[in-house]
Amino acid sequence: MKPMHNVFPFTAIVGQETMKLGLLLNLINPRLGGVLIRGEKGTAKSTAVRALADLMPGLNVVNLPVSATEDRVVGTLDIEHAIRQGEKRFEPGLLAAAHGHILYVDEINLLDDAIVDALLDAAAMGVNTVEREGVSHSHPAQFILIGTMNPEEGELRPQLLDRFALSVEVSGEKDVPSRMEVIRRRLAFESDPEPFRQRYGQDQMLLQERIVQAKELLRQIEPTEEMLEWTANIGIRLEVDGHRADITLMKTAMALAAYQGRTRVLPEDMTEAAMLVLPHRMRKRPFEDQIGGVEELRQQLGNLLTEGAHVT
Ligand SMILES: Nc1ncnc2c1ncn2[C@@H]1O[C@H](COP(=O)(O)OP(=O)(O)OP(=O)(O)O)[C@@H](O)[C@H]1O
Repeated sequence: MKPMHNVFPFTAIVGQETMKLGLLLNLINPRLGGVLIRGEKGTAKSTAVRALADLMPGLNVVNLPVSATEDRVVGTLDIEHAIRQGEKRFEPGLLAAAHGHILYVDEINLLDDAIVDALLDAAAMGVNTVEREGVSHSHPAQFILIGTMNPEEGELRPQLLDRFALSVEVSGEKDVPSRMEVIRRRLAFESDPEPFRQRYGQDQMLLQERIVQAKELLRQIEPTEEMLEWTANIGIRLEVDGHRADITLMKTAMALAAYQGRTRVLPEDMTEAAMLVLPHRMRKRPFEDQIGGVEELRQQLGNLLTEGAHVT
């Protein structure tokens, strides 16, 4: 089990607002479909993941190392035992351990494709099925999938990118005061974790309450015809492939509304959601463009929504 006193508080992380939002939305709706965090080394990615689990009692992080074999991930069926004894014997893997928790895959872009496929399937279905020579075993595997990667070390296949609900870009702080604050907080935490954690105790409690309340509000949100039309039009106008993006966009906007304490989804929720859902799915990905790509997307979405987003 995690040593609580060792965890850097979520609310003490300096900046990185988009990453934090992407993580929190998955806490509000654990069936959202996970988040892919892309960016350079040392930008609080793993710190944020551990801190996320620390926010909610009983939530743990299960690490999936790049070196893990497929058997270790999905579990193993003992076929010889099944033949000899006529009964199934299943050795659970990491997907079973992650049920009800967070599955954290650092450097997901370096993971074997077959394993990535298996874990994205399980994440989507909420069930892990292992088949060997006509014998199969299934068990629940509902987890929040969080993948991190440094794009300089290789990309994920587009088919796999599309299976992550959200994607966020992280980079180091560029201004001196923020960088100073990162150092200050880290040193204070390392020199004496407990008082540091206490200093953020109130903020942590407020955030935890906000998440609990958002979960409750989310249950009350129904997608209206207008919201469905916005979403469908965004999908068409921005030329995303298939329907997965539309569905995720709707779910994300609903989680965002709940996080803002509302049961009504507003156009700004759609824009905000689109910034997390679409960049990694568009045929021409904004983050591959020069400066302005993501901002252009934001502007395009703003125009779409104010126009009423009608496609002629
Ligand atoms: N925005 C931030 N706020 C607070 N601490 C930060 C921030 N960014 C980095 N740090 C600190 O920098 C160190 C590195 O962060 P971390 O280990 O989370 O990086 P990472 O993004 O997971 O990198 P890697 O890909 O190398 O594992 C940690 O000590 C962390 O506390």
